[in-house]
Amino acid sequence: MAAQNSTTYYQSLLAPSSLLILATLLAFLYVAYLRALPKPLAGIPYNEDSAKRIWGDMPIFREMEKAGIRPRLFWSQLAQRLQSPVTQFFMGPFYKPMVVLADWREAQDLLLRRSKNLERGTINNSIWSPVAPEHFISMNSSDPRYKSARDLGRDLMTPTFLNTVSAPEIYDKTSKFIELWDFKARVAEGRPFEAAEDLNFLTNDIILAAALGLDDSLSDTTQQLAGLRAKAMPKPPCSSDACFPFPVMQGSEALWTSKTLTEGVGRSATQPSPRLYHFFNNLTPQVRKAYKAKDKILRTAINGAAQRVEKGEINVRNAVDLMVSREITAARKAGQSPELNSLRMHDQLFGYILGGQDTSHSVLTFLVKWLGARQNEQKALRDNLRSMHSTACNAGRPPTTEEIIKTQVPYLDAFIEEVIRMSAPIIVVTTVATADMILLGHFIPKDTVIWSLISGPTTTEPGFKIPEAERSESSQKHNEGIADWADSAYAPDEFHPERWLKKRDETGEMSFDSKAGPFLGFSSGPRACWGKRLAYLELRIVITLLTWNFEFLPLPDEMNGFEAYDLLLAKPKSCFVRLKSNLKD
Ligand code: HEM
Repeated sequence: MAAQNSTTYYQSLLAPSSLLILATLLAFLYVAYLRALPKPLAGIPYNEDSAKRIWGDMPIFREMEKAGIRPRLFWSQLAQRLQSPVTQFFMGPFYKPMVVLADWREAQDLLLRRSKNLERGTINNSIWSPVAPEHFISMNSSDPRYKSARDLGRDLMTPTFLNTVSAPEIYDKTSKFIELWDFKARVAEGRPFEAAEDLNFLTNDIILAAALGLDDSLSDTTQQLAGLRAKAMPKPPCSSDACFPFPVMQGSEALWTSKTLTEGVGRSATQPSPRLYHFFNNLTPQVRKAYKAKDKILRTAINGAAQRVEKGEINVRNAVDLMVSREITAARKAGQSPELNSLRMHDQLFGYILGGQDTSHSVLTFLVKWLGARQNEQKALRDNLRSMHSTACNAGRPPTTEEIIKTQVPYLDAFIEEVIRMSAPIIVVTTVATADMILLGHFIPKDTVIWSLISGPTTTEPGFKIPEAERSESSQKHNEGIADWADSAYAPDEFHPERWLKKRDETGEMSFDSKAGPFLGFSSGPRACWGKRLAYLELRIVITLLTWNFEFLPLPDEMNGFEAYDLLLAKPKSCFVRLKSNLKD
């Protein structure tokens, strides 16, 4: 009976109608497979093997990860392997090919002068929008909300606001940090110690103070120092090269909140679907707790500022003061009540904190490593600072905020530019072509995602020789200066702040030349870094005070590596300092 049943079953499978269904299914699957395979753009080099699989280049990213190589080096390696400034890669099934542009001059031209044919695009937006949907960072420029979202933060990056409001806060928080490292330098007695978390405390203090105002009792640096002073310090290790094991103190809720949410944005950036990643990540208890904490922190700051405005006590000391008083004034004029705790307001403030914290932390962690690794350049930096701030030097004190703002120290600017060039916190920016275009002689159809490299060929590695006629018209019109550091006196992969200096006149005096050669550290064009001025101001103040007060002594070889890892931004895998304090007892 059973045998008869199974025969009937197989017979029914072989029936003409079942065979037809099976054949249709197989044909459907085959067509779906063919459709899912990458469809390379004509004439643009790509990995041949990747074009034969539906997952395209994705397995290469995973292999790099497994081998301990930064996946974000994929794009410059692709350009080098295929020996072309324009290449394409495949993100997986049904994705259109994406184009990689690995030439500084053309990338700058595209972002700056051809931006009317570009949009930020869904890759960027889907990384940011689940965390800050009403911040302009997660919007296309053509989004009807974009202009008003951007207007909300206008004035925060004006020289007046930066110099009179942000700078004193940065100076104050950095001075507290100097006290912390002075304490550590003395206790460690010339031994190295871990610096990354301390710098997290500093950059978080600075951005919170600039954004919301930060009482000393809430400063992570102050808390850390008070905690260390109250504790018995561990016995120093015998070897003077061993790391001094300072107890690790827990950071504040605000720091934890911004770290947790930044991590989510960073991790989403490496997922095939950032939105899907955020959807599940936002459901986890940790992340839900972080959103609640963020809401509480912002509400407290906004309501505090609103009360001061209502009482007529406002004396603008940070971003929230300015934004709240402007909203209240505008609402009064319109005869409406102000919407202070709107998502728009919260996102704008939180975007300021997220945008400003991790970026500065990334640069400072690399910077302290360069100071230790390059003793001659460190000495040149200190000598330049002392000679340009001669009044402060003669008075035996550090320069004041005002002196730092007003005094041009070309070597300091050159040092900062060189650290950002070499460390490239952000390696690549993505945009979408909103019209068909030609890129270095290649046809790029509308809607193609273009990845412009900030680091790699021409900027930190030798680039490709490109016939002038292949460049865009606007690029040809702006053919000034060095377009590939390989054509300069300084190799592209070496650290030389001097590359950014030029003789001002016959006296031989030097000036900083930001156009000396390839640099896209803050991107370019209408969607370049919004916080660039604040970033430079912060870096100038922090580096001046650190270099003035400490000598960064050389580290043992095993602590000196510059290998990096990426989350939202690039950070060094290890970050130690060995300090000699110049502060008097
Ligand atoms: C040295 C530190 C910094 C570096 C190297 C840096 C770099 C960049 C880069 C390369 C972009 C373009 C990203 C893209 O298109 O995908 C960008 C955008 C942005 N940055 Fe920065 N940044 C720094 C500091 C800051 C600070 C301090 C703030 C704010 C307080 C900030 C806020 C922003 C915002 C809001 C955007 C998005 C602009 C837009 O969508 O139009 N950044 N930054």
